[in-house]
Amino acid sequence: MPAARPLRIGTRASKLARWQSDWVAAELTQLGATVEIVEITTRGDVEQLGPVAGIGVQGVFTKEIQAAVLAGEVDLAVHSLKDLPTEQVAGLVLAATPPRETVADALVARTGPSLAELPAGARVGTGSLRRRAQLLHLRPDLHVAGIRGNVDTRLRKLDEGEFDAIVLAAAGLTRLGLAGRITELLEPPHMLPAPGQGSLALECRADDQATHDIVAQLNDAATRLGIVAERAVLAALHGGCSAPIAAWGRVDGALLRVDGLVASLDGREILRSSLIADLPAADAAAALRSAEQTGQAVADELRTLGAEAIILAARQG
Ligand SMILES: NCc1[nH]cc(CCC(=O)O)c1CC(=O)O
Repeated sequence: MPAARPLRIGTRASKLARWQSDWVAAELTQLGATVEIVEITTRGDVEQLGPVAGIGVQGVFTKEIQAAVLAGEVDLAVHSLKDLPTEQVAGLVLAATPPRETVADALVARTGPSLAELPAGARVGTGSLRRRAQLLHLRPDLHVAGIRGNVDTRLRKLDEGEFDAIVLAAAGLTRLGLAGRITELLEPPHMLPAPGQGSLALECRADDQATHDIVAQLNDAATRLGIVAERAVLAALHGGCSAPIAAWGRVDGALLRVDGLVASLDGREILRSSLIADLPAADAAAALRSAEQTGQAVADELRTLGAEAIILAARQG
């Protein structure tokens, strides 16, 4: 009997992307699928010129992989959800968000174990406007400078002395077995995460029921509610990656808690909003609608506080 055609998984080739897609492949294999991994180069892998935020284009790590799914070259895209623009792409569906890794950011420092103990004027590397703004809010004396490249490259730049400290997603370091390099976890409420941080996004073609059915088994309902709320905050503020916007949604018993933040680039102005919603029991679709509405309500509150002016100013640099 001929073997069934394997389920082809499209992924970037970075170590972290491969860890994530290998994890998905192992999970799908456990569910009885035969899988094959296809590495795809994205614009974000090629253009290492400036900080990602400076590229000014959405989806630099995801577009080519989505195109390969739409073209039928692969069946499933594995992305870091944080890298996935909020605009729904016609013909694709988010089949699963597996259980989330930590949402925390991580300080990896050479010259002081914690943010509070970094020497005055220390040079801290991050390409993220969200991290920059929150770091400067806590430590206005720091020199925050852009850094690019994969996790290994960033750690090398730190070790070679280009920076006193860098800030990365704790999830990426943990997945790569590098959690030992973390000198301090930067957690909410002091450091709110990027929408989707620590979560994977598994996308397939909307008309590919077979792939959807097996991949959907990897979905974690609580993770999904959290990220739906976070992405609703981001979408409602039209923030993209050009402004410091953070959001954290999580299920707490029968409640959904959503925190949102908009900051000026220099970290001087920080707007915050937090809402708590009751999750309708035993109605998954209603719970997802509630998560989306709660995220939108957080964005509305941030707008009332003046978010639009701050986002506009950030966009103009
Ligand atoms: N391309 C940036 C990116 N996208 C996802 C992660 C980390 C993993 C995650 O947040 O899930 C990273 C690197 C970082 O922020 O340190």
